Amino acid sequence: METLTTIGALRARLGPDRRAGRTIGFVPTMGYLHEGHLELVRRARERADVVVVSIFVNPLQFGAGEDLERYPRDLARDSALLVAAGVDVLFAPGVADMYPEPMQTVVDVPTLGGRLEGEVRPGHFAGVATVVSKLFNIVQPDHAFFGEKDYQQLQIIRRMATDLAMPTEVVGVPTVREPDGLACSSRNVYLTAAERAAAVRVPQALDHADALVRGGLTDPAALETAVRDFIDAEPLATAEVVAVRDPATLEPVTTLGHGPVLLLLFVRFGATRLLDNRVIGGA
Ligand SMILES: Nc1ncnc2c1ncn2[C@@H]1O[C@H](COP(=O)(O)OP(=O)(O)OP(=O)(O)O)[C@@H](O)[C@H]1O
Ligand SMILES: CC(C)(CO)[C@@H](O)C(=O)[O-]
Ligand code: BAL
Repeated sequence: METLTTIGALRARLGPDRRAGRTIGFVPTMGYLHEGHLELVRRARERADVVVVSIFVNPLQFGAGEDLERYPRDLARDSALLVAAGVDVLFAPGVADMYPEPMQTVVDVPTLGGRLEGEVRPGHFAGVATVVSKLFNIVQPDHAFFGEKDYQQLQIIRRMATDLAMPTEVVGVPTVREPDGLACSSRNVYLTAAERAAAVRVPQALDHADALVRGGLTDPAALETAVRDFIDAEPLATAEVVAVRDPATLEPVTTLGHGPVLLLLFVRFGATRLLDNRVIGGA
């Protein structure tokens, strides 16, 4: 695996592959890798001749007072995992490599990006869309892989790629979970032992919702209330967002039982926000 830190070096490395007709698979990350990231890499390895992973903790997507400074980082460990996973190129730029000048250009998907996590983290998704479009321009991938755990992010990137006619296929990958069901996430490391034990409440809330819908519940508001109560019954958990939405548009739905709906959760344990979701009520 080659590790490159500048845009020029990466372009020089990938140019011959592209000219030779080799396909490029791309996995953008913020590092501190876990099994979820490695599953994205496996999907990329299956689909593409050359696999590129980026590790970049993008300041544009962090708001004031968020965890930009303390976001977990371990490039040596990440590199070893990526070598073992058969990655060809690691792109690990510094902030000055990615943003030599303050960015004047912003890519925003304001309707999809303004709701749900966008309400809790104003400007977050413009920061994500801007860095992902810049990374796409740098890597020029044929396929790019994103986790369904960050469901809203995946929908926003799909929409951005469609709206801007980007020649990259955006591929969603199902959420990888710990043995007790908690979604793998770099931020799980922030949890105390007690919070980590309590965090199983999040996937259990998805199961609970699934059971309620299978049992005939038809009112989305009643489902949101039931799930919120289920989460808040765990003393260490605070349900921040419990939303039943259309899986494609993220618009509220008026009834359950007529096709799939998305249940999206943000649950706080102390200062740590965990995300999870499930599409329920499908065939
Ligand atoms: N459990 C998971 N299963 C599948 N994909 C995942 C999982 N967790 C993260 N990803 C995906 O990995 C990519 C990089 O995500 P990122 O580096 O932010 O990791 P993260 O664990 O989501 O971090 P954070 O804890 O900050 O949310 C994103 O496409 C994200 O959706
Ligand atoms: C897509 C991404 C790498 C952009 O910084 C980030 O939002 C993430 O890790 O999900
Ligand atoms: N959604 C993953 C990246 C972030 O939380 O900033």
